[in-house]
Amino acid sequence: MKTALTIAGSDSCGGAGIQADIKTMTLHGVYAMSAITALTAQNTTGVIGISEVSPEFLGQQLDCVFKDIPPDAVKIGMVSSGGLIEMIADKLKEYNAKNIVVDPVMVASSGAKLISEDAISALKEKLFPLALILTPNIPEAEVLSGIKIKSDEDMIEAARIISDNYHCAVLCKGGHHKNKANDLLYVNGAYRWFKGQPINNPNTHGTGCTLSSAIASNLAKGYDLISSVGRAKDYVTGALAAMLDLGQGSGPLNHAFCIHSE
Ligand SMILES: Nc1ncnc2c1ncn2[C@@H]1O[C@H](COP(=O)(O)OP(=O)(O)O)[C@@H](O)[C@H]1O
Ligand SMILES: Cc1ncc(COP(=O)(O)OP(=O)(O)O)c(N)n1
Repeated sequence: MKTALTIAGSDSCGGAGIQADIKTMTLHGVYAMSAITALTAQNTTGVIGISEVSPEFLGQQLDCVFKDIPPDAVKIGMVSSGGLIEMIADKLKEYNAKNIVVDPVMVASSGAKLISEDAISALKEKLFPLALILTPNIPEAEVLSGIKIKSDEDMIEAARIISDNYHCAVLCKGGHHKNKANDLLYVNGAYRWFKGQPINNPNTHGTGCTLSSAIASNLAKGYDLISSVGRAKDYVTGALAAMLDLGQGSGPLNHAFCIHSE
């Protein structure tokens, strides 16, 4: 069985973070492992508390995983401080981790900030250079590229700037853009659109986490990068189109849409 590790924050309502990642990896037939960076107290209406683990404890979790069951792919999500990022970078290098997908999570869909300013510099300096692919949404791509994104051409230019700076592939996700369903992959100096039909579903909590962990799952299974992105996009589309409606705010996806429970 192929294996994948998520390094991310826990979401108490189960729609994003570690919980979304483990569901996604499991539904892909990949054995899921986790190293938790922080506990969040959140639901579909917002985040009310964040409790970070220490860098040392995160390091212990990573040692336990890598020494015992080395992952075929690694997904990194919410990491809110510079010390945690440095620990992750050191351990990924120490264990020569492969197929690293970094989702530079900055703000939750509910508006809560999930990263400190010092962590953004640490992400750029320490973690991005180790990544195979970064998966920013539009606001994150604006922060990382330094340009405003108002058009499809701006998405291409932002992805090019980020890819050139950190020498990795960049998937600029379009959920916050006009059509909502078109993502732009920039890799090796060329771009490619992954287009979808916009789904009229307000329940989008955890779409970004789900997409990045689906990419990691497909990489773990041996698919190349372009196939992994295409398959991950299809998975998120299916989970969103299943129209699960839970909670009072922007609810979670149905990660198990492909399993019929009755
Ligand atoms: N209404 C929608 N219809 C179809 N696909 C969507 C919709 N909203 C988001 N997506 C898809 O969900 C994925 C996550 O995108 P996005 O919402 O931008 O990320 P994040 O959750 O990090 O903000 C992308 O593949 C995007 O195209
Ligand atoms: C613990 C935790 N991690 C990440 C997020 C944000 O999830 P993401 O899928 O990137 O974004 P939205 O779909 O919620 O916009 C979170 N809320 N909690």
